[in-house]
Amino acid sequence: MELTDVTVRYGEAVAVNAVSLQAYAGEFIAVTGHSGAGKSSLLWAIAGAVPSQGSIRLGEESVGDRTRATKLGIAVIPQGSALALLLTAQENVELPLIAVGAKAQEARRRAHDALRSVGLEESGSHLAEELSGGQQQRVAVARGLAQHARVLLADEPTSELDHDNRERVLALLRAEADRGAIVIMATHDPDAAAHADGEIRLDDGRAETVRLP
Ligand SMILES: Nc1ncnc2c1ncn2[C@@H]1O[C@H](COP(=O)(O)OP(=O)(O)OP(=O)(O)O)[C@@H](O)[C@H]1O
Repeated sequence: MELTDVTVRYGEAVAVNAVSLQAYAGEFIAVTGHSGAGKSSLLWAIAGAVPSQGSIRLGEESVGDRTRATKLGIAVIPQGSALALLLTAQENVELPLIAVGAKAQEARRRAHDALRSVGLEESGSHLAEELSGGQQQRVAVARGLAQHARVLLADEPTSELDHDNRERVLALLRAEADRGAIVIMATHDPDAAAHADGEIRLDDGRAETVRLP
């Protein structure tokens, strides 16, 4: 994946300022920086979910909007989980798979496997609203993992988790990279960032490479 001079503006405000980076299959990259530095905006730009200037390419393809990014295999674990609260944990993981064409049985199996991987195999039938904040975050991680993405964008995926679950989620993100995905994780947490192969720090939208993968 190659980003060239990616810029995100909200009106007059520049949230991401001419960021360029290259990432290869198998790499796990942390995006760090202070609150408001532009981490989420950069991830959403890569996901095609906010308009950006510059170029975002995956292989030979230009990423474009969210529909196209989804087709290219770019998945997001959003900050704040963004679950449908009146659906079960299993449905929250399964329905996005069906939406992109997975057969019902296959979607059910992948959702079940992903929930098990985050330690929630017993919670699939619970409504999302019945789950704690940390459990909801793990469902959101499972939803991202179940998509078997080419590029997995994880926005503060460990912010609500206790130590053991944080380690579990970081190991799962590592495993995604080992499977051949590009994993990009926004985080405030230096310990979480240390699990990644490389680190890019944003400062008022500008990127600085702290550690190369
Ligand atoms: N939808 C929006 N409309 C207007 N401004 C926005 C919008 N989303 C983000 N911003 C602004 O863009 C800047 C970058 O925000 P962003 O959420 O990308 O930062 P962040 O590094 O992810 O922050 P945090 O760590 O607090 O989540 C901030 O100044 C924020 O106020």
